[in-house]
Amino acid sequence: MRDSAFPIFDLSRFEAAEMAEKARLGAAVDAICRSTGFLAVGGHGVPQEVIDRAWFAARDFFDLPAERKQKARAPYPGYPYGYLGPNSEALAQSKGEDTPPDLKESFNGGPLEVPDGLDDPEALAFCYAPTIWPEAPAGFRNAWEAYYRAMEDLAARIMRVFAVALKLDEDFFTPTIDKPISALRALNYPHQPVPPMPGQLRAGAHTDYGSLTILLPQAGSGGLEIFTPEKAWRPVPPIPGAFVINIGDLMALWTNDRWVSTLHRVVNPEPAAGVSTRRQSFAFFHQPNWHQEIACIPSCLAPGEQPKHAPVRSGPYLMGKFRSTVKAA
Ligand SMILES: O=C(O)CCC(=O)C(=O)O
Ligand SMILES: [Fe+2]
Repeated sequence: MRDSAFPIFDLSRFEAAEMAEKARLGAAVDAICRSTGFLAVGGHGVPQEVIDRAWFAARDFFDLPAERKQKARAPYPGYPYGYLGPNSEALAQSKGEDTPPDLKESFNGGPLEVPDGLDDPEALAFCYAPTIWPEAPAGFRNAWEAYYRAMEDLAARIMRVFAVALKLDEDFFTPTIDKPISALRALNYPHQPVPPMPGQLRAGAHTDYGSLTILLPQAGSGGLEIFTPEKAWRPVPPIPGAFVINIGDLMALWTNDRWVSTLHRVVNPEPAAGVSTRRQSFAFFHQPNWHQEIACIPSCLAPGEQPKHAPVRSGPYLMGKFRSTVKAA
């Protein structure tokens, strides 16, 4: 872990370490998760070729004319997958803030397989709903699925770090994430030639809903900010060769708020004459099994402390949060 303004965690070093070294590295992650829950992960082993193929496929998709993108649109407001065009979501609504829609468009995809025997109608209609694939560019689905699989694998490895950070068995979370309902989102924040509406951002202030998010912000881009324990907005820089990861609401629930699901947002760019202010990113939202109950982990309770939150179920919690952000068509 480098001692800099933004912490970088070397996953390959953790994975190669002996128990004592793992515990030491885990303690550093625990400290970060108690303060902001945002860190960069290097040494992740995801091939650059997998990242580049997905990145440029997403870019080529967003470059299509609007009517071609709309062919892959979600069939009704509140449907989680496919193309969500401009004006379809306001993330701050998940925190009860009524704001104008976020200045973005996205393409979203869910789990690549439905687990055998899963017959919960809500799960089938929501997180296992089919992804609506775009007709172009060629190779989009293939590149998307390769990136999705790489993110699912990386998230499971980071959950092992989290278990060690919480002084639990390294496999503690494994049975809770063996049928994950994670979603991958490619985001495009278009060039903004006109000023936004009052209160309108690229992504309104929100926390993420799941266990952890793996972000890939466009190299060299700004805009992502977190609300620090000092109650100030602080930029999160893209870091070459690393992913930005952050914990979501379910880690806060699991740890009785010992870990924080930090408020973050994407702010508007400074107007720049003649220069495109477009920004692209990937967000992989790792989410435990649909039926998994998320209740305070007993060892996260100090003596005499009571759980602060009622248990929730992973899938219904996610569905409720997602639906609260939908802007009527
Ligand atoms: O685009 C980004 O950098 C972050 C987006 C984000 O926080 C989200 O979609 O949940
Ligand atoms: Fe987020």
